[in-house]
Amino acid sequence: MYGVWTPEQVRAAEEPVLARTPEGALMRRAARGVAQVALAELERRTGGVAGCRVVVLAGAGNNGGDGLWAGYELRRRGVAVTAVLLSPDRAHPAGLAALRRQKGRTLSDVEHGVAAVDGADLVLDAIVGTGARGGLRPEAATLARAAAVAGVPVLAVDTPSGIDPLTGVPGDEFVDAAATVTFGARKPVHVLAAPRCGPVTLVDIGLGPELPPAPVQVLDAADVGERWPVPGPGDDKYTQGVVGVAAGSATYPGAAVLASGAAALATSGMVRYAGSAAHEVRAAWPEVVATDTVGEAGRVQAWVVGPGLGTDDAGAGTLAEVLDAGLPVLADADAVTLLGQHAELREKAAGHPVLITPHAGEFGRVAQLTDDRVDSARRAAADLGVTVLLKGNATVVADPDGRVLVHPAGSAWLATAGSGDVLSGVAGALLAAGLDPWWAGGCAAFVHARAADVGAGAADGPGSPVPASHVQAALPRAIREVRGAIR
Ligand SMILES: NC(=O)C1=CN([C@@H]2O[C@H](COP(=O)(O)OP(=O)(O)OC[C@H]3O[C@@H](n4cnc5c(N)ncnc54)[C@H](O)[C@@H]3O)[C@@H](O)[C@H]2O)[C@@H](O)CC1
Ligand SMILES: Nc1ncnc2c1ncn2[C@@H]1O[C@H](COP(=O)(O)OP(=O)(O)O)[C@@H](O)[C@H]1O
Ligand SMILES: [K+]
Repeated sequence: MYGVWTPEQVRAAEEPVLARTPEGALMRRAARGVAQVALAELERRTGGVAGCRVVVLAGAGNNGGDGLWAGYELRRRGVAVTAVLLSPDRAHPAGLAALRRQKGRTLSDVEHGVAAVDGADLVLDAIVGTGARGGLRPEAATLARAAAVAGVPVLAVDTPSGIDPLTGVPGDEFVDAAATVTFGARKPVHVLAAPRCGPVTLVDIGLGPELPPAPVQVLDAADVGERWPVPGPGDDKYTQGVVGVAAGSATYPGAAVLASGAAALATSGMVRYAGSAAHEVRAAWPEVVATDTVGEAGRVQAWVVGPGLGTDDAGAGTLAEVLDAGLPVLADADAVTLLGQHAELREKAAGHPVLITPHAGEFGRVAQLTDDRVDSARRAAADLGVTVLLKGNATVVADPDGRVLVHPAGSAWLATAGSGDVLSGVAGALLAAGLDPWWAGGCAAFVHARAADVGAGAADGPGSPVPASHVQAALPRAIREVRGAIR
């Protein structure tokens, strides 16, 4: 597990460190880290560093200063460095002087800048960092576009410019980085817009003791593997937690099959299905005990409710019945819509171990969704009194007690119909096994995204489309992987 801190928190942590270290020392440390990654990148891409050409796009603030100092370090290693100064009068004076001392070239017009970018082996994006406001301004945008068109990889200094460091939302024009080097602490952009950052290297600049508890956590495979429920010698099918699935309908039997099957694959023990797709569920998953109604289902330790359920009175009745059982509940899809429509259902859910799993559209029915997805999920969890898992390329899980985690998917192959039903089955099974809703949501999101990558064959190349039933089928391998990561 690692933490993510807001730009504001990082700035506050920097202050005392800056006060007790010699002027410029922190920036020099940051710049050396950038240079190291740049050298490794050049080595990997071209087989050497001497004679390689690096262009630094340098903005007016300290981010530009980092870039200029990194240019200085690269010059010392024999790299040809050109800095394009986006605000020549406000370029970081010490960084600029250092680069010039090492005979680094500087340019301040965009036209020559574009030509330099065209011929570069690597571009350093030191346009703007945590002081960013909005998308790239026109000159910076022209240079970033030139790098993209020429296929020159960009190494982002701290954050890819043009993407909001707090929310990860890109402006109209932004840098799409091949890799990123950040300082002191990872920032939200690195997990909320992970595909635009590439692999992120964290350079220690001594902020550790000054940082508050991390407002956002990111789970690793071992965190998930350690918590994945496995039967012990004394267990039987009941003791591990039976999950009930109230999903699907005559119109949408597939949702019931996907959710029930995912639950059966996620944990050992037992799955009960209750609803009008009992026949289809039994046919696909003979191990699932299927009945027509929740009342007939028998005892369970958690319910999954919602996928394909319908939002009519019958659906609302099923949701009410499930919430009244007082057990942990995973509410997805139509159950989320129903919660948005009925205050009395929201009251039943509040304060109980309920995990809701809306996509952006469903989220808007129960709470306000802004560009700040972490803040939106956190507020929704606090207001509704339930744990909220907001779906997307980066999944956000927020608990009413304030805990938030983000899981950045390794790919976007999950953007396929029915994959949410698979997630609900997995998360529901984890609830039945006794994980609290926040851990159930985080572990389910992790394994779900991994199953998509496994199903897509992403480890062996760029991958191929993977329908939800294949994501479901890849769950066992994803679970084995996280269990194999236990330290
Ligand atoms: N405080 C410190 O000593 C340290 C700061 N560090 C670096 O300093 C950065 C923060 O520096 P600053 O607070 O000076 O802020 P930045 O350098 O991130 O940005 C401020 C400058 O960028 C311009 N700008 C803002 N939005 C822009 C946009 N959309 N397009 C183009 N230009 C834009 C502003 O006019 C301003 O001049 C960090 O990201 C990190 O790279 C590191 O060197 C570590 C130590
Ligand atoms: N671009 C994307 N990248 C990664 N994961 C995604 C992306 N789009 C959607 N997902 C994931 O796919 C699943 C889709 O769920 P949902 O929207 O409920 O689909 P459905 O209702 O068809 O099952 C969620 O787990 C979500 O986080
Ligand atoms: K940057």
